[in-house]
Formats: sequence, structure tokens, C-alpha cells
Amino acid sequence: MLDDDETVCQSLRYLFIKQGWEVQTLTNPLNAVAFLKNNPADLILLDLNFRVGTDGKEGLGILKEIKSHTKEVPVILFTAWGSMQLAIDGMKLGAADFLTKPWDNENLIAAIRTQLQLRGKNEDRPTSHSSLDAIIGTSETIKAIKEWIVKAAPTDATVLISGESGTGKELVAKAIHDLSKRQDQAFVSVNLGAIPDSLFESELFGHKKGAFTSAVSDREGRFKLAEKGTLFLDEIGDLALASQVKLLRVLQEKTFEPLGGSKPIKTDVRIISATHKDLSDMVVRETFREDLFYRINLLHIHLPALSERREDIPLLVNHFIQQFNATQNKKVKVESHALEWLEKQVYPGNIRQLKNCIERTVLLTAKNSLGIKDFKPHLEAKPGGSNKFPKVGELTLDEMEKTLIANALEFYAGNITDAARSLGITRSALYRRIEKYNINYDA
Ligand SMILES: Nc1ncnc2c1ncn2[C@@H]1O[C@H](COP(=O)(O)OP(=O)(O)OP(=O)(O)O)[C@@H](O)[C@H]1O
Repeated sequence: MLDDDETVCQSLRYLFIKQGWEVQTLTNPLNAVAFLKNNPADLILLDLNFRVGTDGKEGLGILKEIKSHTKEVPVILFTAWGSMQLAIDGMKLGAADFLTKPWDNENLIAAIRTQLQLRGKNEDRPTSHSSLDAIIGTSETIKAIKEWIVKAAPTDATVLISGESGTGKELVAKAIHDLSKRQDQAFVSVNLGAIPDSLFESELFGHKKGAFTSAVSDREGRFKLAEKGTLFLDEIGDLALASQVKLLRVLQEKTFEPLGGSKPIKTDVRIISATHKDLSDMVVRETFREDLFYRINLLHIHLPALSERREDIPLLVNHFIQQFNATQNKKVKVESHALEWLEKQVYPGNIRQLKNCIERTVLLTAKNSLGIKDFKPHLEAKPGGSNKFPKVGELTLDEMEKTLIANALEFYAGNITDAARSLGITRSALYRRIEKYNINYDA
């Protein structure tokens, strides 16, 4: 512990010893590196606002030195209230977490415990792995993701899951919860993209009867519902800036106030967030708060698009076939050439799209053996074999129309009726365009 305030050191020393931790304190921060050489630590608590410096820059300098001396040892920063930018700068230099003074003992202990667990100290390894089994895939990426989940789950660290739509972000969030010590408590999911800004506080923090005109009774918010459990904040990149401030305050202070309520309520929830957007880019463009970004992002995992792990497709197809056979009381099998074909297709909607396709095919078929033709109508054709919309200036409208039609015709092997239906036009309208653009296709 590095803090030039003797009283702070003393009270924290007492608090930590009660947790059974061995504590060493240093009140002259300028000797930090030499001190750490002789007294190796599992974790460092560093106050950035030393009295020797006025703006905390000295603290950042010491952090830099510590990090170059011992990269792996997590450093938790203390900053004075109101010096959030200092904390952010510290996170950029490699700090593991930050807390503001005056601190709350419980929050401080939780933050330390999380970091110790993440570094393999005091680990509570999960016993049941059934939620991991629900994540189908044997590719190297999926194996690494599962190992990461096992490591991250027992901690209370905030987690940010990024990845395209349908890549399994919610499934991973649920697995983390199921393998955590909160597994017997609620897992509450909230889609922030679907909540209008005006309802954000009421939805998340709840309201008291009469707080606003339509509040005819008390209502509990998601934080209350998730108490002692996990709150999954889906589509966090869609949160308006005004709501981001409100969320940050709750995550910092671990208390919230229902609308119309008179006193703050303590909250103990683990926050897992997900987004398909590039949050660091949003931070640069100032559409996402940097302090909130660091708060929700102690741990980060990126889920690959299905196209980046095609080798998992046959396994997924067979898994979904089994699942829908069971729910629809069928005995359907997939022919091997259809499995190969499915492996090569483009899935902009990722696993969700593949799953939907299998579900519709199993539901609508009267056969027991499914071939390519059975799946085709249920897998929507996508332009250009890519899930990226062309950028402005890349294609003219005519070129885009031509490409889209050619792709639909290729996808439906020249079947005009199916291609026209997928494009939302009549057969004669499709014929007119084929002629206009002089498109060759195999009928
Ligand atoms: N590896 C997997 N194994 C089995 N099923 C999966 C896997 N990944 C995703 N799924 C299934 O695909 C569907 C979509 O997954 P999920 O809702 O977790 O995706 P998401 O990334 O959260 O999507 P969105 O961003 O659109 O909310 C779900 O039905 C889920 O059960």
C-alpha cells in the first residue's frame, strides 16, 4: 500500500489484516520501486494524490515506474473525488482498477478480492461446468473463450462482451453468472437499446408511486431485481450520454435512488455488459464516456463472427437438429453434402441466423433426411457474400442492384421464383432487371 497519509495507511492496514491479508505500507512514494524489489507484493494499492504533488502527476509517474518494474502485479488506484481524468490516465498506463476517496470499505475489499482472484490468488474454482457445455464449439477460439469464462466467473469484475449480433454474447454472460458464486441469485437481462432515454431511470432504478404522472404504484427497477445476482446490460453502446452519467454514478457509488425516493439504496450486483459496437471508437468520437468505458470493462472478451470459426458449423447444425427434433418430436438428419454446404454459407446474423434456419427447416419439412434444397429457402441471401454494407462512394445504386440480383440468382441456383421472392419483387420485375443489367445466370 502506497499512501503518504499515515492515518489512511493505519486504518486500511487494520481493515486488510481482518481479511487475513498481509500488509506492507510505504508512506514515501518516491521509494516505491526499491521498496517493491525488497518486498514483492501480490497487489499494490496506490494513492495518486500525494501531498508532495498537487495534481497527481507524480502519482502517475510512480505508477509508470512500478509497471515497468512489475508488469503482472495488479495496481489499484486511489484518487481524490473529482479527479476522474487522473484515474482514466492511470488505467491507460496499465492500472487494474480505480476507486475514489472517500472510499467504501466493502467496495474496496471487493475490488481487491476481484484482482487477487483474477491473478490466481484465493481462487474459488467453479465446480459445475454445465453452462459451458451449452456453448457449442471445439474451435481453438471457443476453447479459449471457455477457459477464459472459468477464470473470470468467480470474480466480481465487470465484464464487457463485444461481438456481432447473434454471436452468443448473452449465452456467455449467462455462463459467467452460472459459474459464479452468484449462481443461485437472479440473472437479470436488460436491453438498453430498447429503453427510451426518458424511461432509463425508472427501468433501472425503479420509481415510487406518484414520482411522475403515470407512476400509479411503486415499481422495482432492474438493479433491485438483480440484487446479489448479475445484471446483464445488453447493447450498452446504445445508451444516451445523459443516461451514461446516471449509470456511472451508480457503478461508482454502488447505491441508487428510485425516482421519487428519498434515500439511496445500497446495491450489490455484478455488471456484465455487451455491445456489437466499437466502444473504444465511440470514446474517441466522444459518444461514449471514457470513465464509464473503464468502469464496465475490467475484463473484456470478444466473440468471433461465425465466419471466423466455420469449423464449428457442423457441430452447431447437429446440435440444433437434435434440439428441434426433441421439441418437435421429429427424427430428422442432415445429409453430409448439405452439412458441407451449410459450412460455406454467409451468416451475417451469426449463430442466431443459423439456428433460425435449422428451426424453420425442421419445422416445415416432412422428410427425415435434409438436403441443400431443404435449407436454402430458409437462409436469406445476402449481398456480396459479406455482412458489410458498402461504404458511401463504393458502389452506385445501379451497381448495388446488379450485385444483389446476381447474388440472389447464384444463391437460388437460377431459380427465378425464389430469387424474386427474396428480393421482394415480382418475377417479371426480376426478368426486366436481368435484361437491363445483362446478368448471366445458370437456370
Ligand atoms: N456457441 C453456441 N452454442 C450454441 N448456441 C449458441 C451459441 N452461440 C449462440 N447460440 C445461440 O444463438 C442465439 C443467439 O445468441 P445470443 O442471444 O447469446 O447472441 P447475442 O450475441 O447476445 O445477440 P444480440 O447481440 O443480437 O443480442 C441464442 O439462441 C443462443 O442460444
